[in-house]
Amino acid sequence: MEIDKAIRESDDIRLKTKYNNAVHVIQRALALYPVEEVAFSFNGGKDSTVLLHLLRAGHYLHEAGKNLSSGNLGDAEINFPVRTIYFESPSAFPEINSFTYDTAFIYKLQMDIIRLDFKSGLEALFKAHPIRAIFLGVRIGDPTAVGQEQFSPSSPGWPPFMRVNPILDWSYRDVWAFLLTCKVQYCSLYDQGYTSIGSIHDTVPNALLCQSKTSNSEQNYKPAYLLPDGRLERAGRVKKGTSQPLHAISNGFKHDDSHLKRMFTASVIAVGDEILFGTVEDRMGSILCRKLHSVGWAVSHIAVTRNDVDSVADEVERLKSTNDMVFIYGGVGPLPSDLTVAGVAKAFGVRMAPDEEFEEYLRHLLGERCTGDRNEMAQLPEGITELLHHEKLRVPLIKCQNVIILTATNVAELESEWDCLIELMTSNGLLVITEPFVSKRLTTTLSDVEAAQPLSEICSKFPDLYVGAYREARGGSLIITVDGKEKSRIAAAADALCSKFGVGALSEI
Ligand SMILES: Cc1cc2nc3c(=O)[nH]c(=O)nc-3n(C[C@H](O)[C@H](O)[C@H](O)COP(=O)(O)O)c2cc1C
Ligand SMILES: Nc1ncnc2c1ncn2[C@@H]1O[C@H](COP(=O)(O)OP(=O)(O)OP(=O)(O)O)[C@@H](O)[C@H]1O
Ligand SMILES: [Mg+2]
Repeated sequence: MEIDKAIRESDDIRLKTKYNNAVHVIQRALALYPVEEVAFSFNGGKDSTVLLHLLRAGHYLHEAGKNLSSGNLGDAEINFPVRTIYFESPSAFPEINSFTYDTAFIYKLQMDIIRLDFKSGLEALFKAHPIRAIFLGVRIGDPTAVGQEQFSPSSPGWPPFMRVNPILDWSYRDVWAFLLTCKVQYCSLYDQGYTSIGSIHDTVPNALLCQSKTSNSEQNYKPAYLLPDGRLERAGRVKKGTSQPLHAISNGFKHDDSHLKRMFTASVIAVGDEILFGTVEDRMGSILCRKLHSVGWAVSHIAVTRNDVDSVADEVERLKSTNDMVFIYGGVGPLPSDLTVAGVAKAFGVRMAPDEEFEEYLRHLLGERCTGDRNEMAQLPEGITELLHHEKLRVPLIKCQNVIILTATNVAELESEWDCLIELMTSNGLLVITEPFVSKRLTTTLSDVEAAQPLSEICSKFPDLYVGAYREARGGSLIITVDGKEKSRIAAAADALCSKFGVGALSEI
């Protein structure tokens, strides 16, 4: 069997592992369901092309296992009896259509062409045939993969059947390693810069593969297998005619001037039992607040939570929906108490999935101590994670939608991480720097009771400013703070305070 042979002869250990696992899932499915009760959902896409060849290999090996004693394999190698279904749509690319038909012919697939929507098509299929399980080329990172396992019953509202996903844990790179190692044909669009193919209305070549304009001013794209970062495989899934930049897709901010005037808010979460026990004093929170104010962001909340998935998830879930951004630190790493990333995943309702690129960084950093697939540190929240790289960072920063996971464990690390973060996020529009906050501090020897009335009048007269007061010692002087973005307003508030407190009662620090 040529696929099995190609993988066995390859020295790509990772690919061999992925192949063995996928074939194992296929063989389990074929042991559970008679072959007449399974179907293969094929649409000419790269993932389903991988699956086709895995199924051919899995079926062959399954038959070989059954016939081990007799040595009689018959025509198992050439005959692929699994019913194949193709939902043909008028908005499919002609190249996808012809590749699907050509492949069905070459491999003698028994293909049912269904010209209905998925649900009605499946209902019609189940009326005509006793199908109970369907093989799909769904992979982690696909929007529809969230919450799925290798064997997942169809969703509520769908006709009942088992979805079998043998390549669920395959990365973009694994898919291409397989197709190239086995030297099988794939749809020609993947050689023209397409990296994930939907309909003609929502799919364009991936801009990250665009190399230059050719003489006739047509754009020229590199083949899909050269995309360096598999997480951007769906960057070509946008409406034609819109040239939305990548960062605008991955982030909700619009880029017009009105945003420079709007107030952005952030919250900060520190994770650490040691802070709650009082063993360690958290200094990073206050530094982050100052840094955020220096880029014009208001901080609405600082929280400290336990090293516990649910505590982190509760806090993140609450704060991510009421803030533009949430910064979380502590509890990131390989220790049993390092559960912050899992808590963030839970807050978004997604599971943790292996991230090949992050694993690569960890391997670089930890060498042999990084244990590949089983390294839990290489697992990141599925489908919502972006890695932010900077040459000065040993490991990229982890961004899950509007939650930034900082890996700093001390003030010095935080300083350098922050500088990289600001550089990265501002350059790609993920963070908007607005007018920084400025602060004035005044001191008085008046008592709290004497200061209360004039302070309350100032608060109502300057609602755009933050006016506060505190004492460092019970017998010491009262310190009044005025924070805001407009220097002239702060000066006006300070003048108004001076005149209310009386001459000499207030002095500036
Ligand atoms: C055979 C088959 C079974 C499917 N079963 C389900 C299902 O149980 N639940 C669901 O939400 N979507 C199901 N879908 C829909 C897919 O999740 C997804 O929407 C579809 O493949 C389009 O993906 P795309 O937008 O990436 O092109 C199924 C699709 C196919 C072809
Ligand atoms: N029109 C369709 N007919 C049959 N199966 C389909 C169809 N659309 C999707 N599927 C099934 O859903 C799986 C996931 O689709 P998806 O678009 O993510 O992958 P793909 O088309 O194989 O590759 P690509 O990501 O490059 O588009 C496919 O592998 C296939 O099993
Ligand atoms: Mg597709």
